[in-house]
Amino acid sequence: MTKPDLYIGLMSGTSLDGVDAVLARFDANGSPSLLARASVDFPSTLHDELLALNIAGANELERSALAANSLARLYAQAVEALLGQARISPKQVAALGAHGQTVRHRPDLGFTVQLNSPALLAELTGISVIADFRSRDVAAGGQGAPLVPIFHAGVFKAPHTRVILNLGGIANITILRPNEAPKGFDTGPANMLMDLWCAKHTGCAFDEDGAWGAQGEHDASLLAFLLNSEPWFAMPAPKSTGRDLFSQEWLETRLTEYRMNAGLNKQLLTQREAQNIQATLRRLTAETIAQSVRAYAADAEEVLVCGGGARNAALMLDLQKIMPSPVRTTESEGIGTQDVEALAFAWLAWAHQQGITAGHPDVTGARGHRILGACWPA
Ligand SMILES: Nc1ncnc2c1ncn2[C@@H]1O[C@H](COP(=O)(O)OP(=O)(O)OP(=O)(O)O)[C@@H](O)[C@H]1O
Ligand SMILES: CC(=O)N[C@H]1[C@@H]2OC[C@@H](O2)[C@@H](O)[C@@H]1O[C@H](C)C(=O)O
Repeated sequence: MTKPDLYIGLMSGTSLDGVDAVLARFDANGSPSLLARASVDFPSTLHDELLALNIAGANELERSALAANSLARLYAQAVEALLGQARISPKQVAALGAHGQTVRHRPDLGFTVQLNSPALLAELTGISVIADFRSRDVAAGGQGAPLVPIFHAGVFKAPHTRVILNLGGIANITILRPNEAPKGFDTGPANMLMDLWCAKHTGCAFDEDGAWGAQGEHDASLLAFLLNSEPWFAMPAPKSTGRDLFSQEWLETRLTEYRMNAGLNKQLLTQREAQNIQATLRRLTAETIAQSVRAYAADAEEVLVCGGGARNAALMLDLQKIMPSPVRTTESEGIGTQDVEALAFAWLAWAHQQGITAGHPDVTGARGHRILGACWPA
């Protein structure tokens, strides 16, 4: 029997919207061909529990273990959908890469936590599972994130300088130059703060197409306050972040302080005021990305966007307005905006099995190149 060359990637990111899954074949150079894709939404109970587990709380150990098992069951559903679409059996899949759910990310304290249950996932799917991709890089003194730049280099490298921009919960950029190792880092919130604000004021988990926020105007002085009050934005790369910093508390504390300084004591906001804040948060995302690109990739000839934020038309317009170079999506390169991260985790599983060091010091600041992930054989 020929050796299986198919890999699955499972990504559930910081937005907490669900699982993106892909099935791909990799050639000897690690170039992917996408064979099937699927997305499974988080049931609301799992979404709420995973969100709650981002903050210290009672009985965290048991709750984390149970949430990890629920996540593994959802991953297994996504795998079943992929195998059904492609009409293949688990035996034909060499391995799957499962990111897990980040609930803490503190490389400054020497740890990062992705809830996952790889042993249960191997039992449920009959496929070898590669997981825990970030901890080795953190152990080697790195940020443990972002990990996708090396994959981006394999699929998006061009004869000119390019930036790849992922708009998930957090935004991260990869800088690709023709004769250089890729660089990359997180720039700050992408959709995370906008999602929190939209949920609070509309009850919807996110602002579809950015239409609600697009009815408001951004407030330049609030934007300046948000930019100047957070030292993380000015920190040099390598850097990474998450809900540990850009939380509901981060947002509420700053909005309260700004309104108090401005003498605005009114508690209840009008719909228009709430939309103006949404427009300002959108602008904060665009501005922090543009500042990072100007500082680290002023020679970029284009920016290719992926992640759910690519579907926020108002955010894409802001980016096109203030970015120093043209902005388009990865669709133009033949990879769907929703598939890039899941494909990266299929590639990371492939790289683990080939013994390829996917952890790069140029990106994360680790002491050296490292093989990422650990294997739970089928
Ligand atoms: N139709 C849409 N209109 C506007 N925004 C959208 C739309 N679809 C998705 N999004 C945004 O994209 C987010 C999900 O993006 P994505 O799945 O790329 O994030 P993630 O992978 O969870 O995060 P990260 O990359 O930080 O780990 C949603 O929370 C929402 O804010
Ligand atoms: C700790 C963690 O889960 N980080 C994520 C998050 O989501 C986007 C950004 O922050 C990025 O640094 C990373 O994910 C991508 C997949 C990465 O590692 O490249």
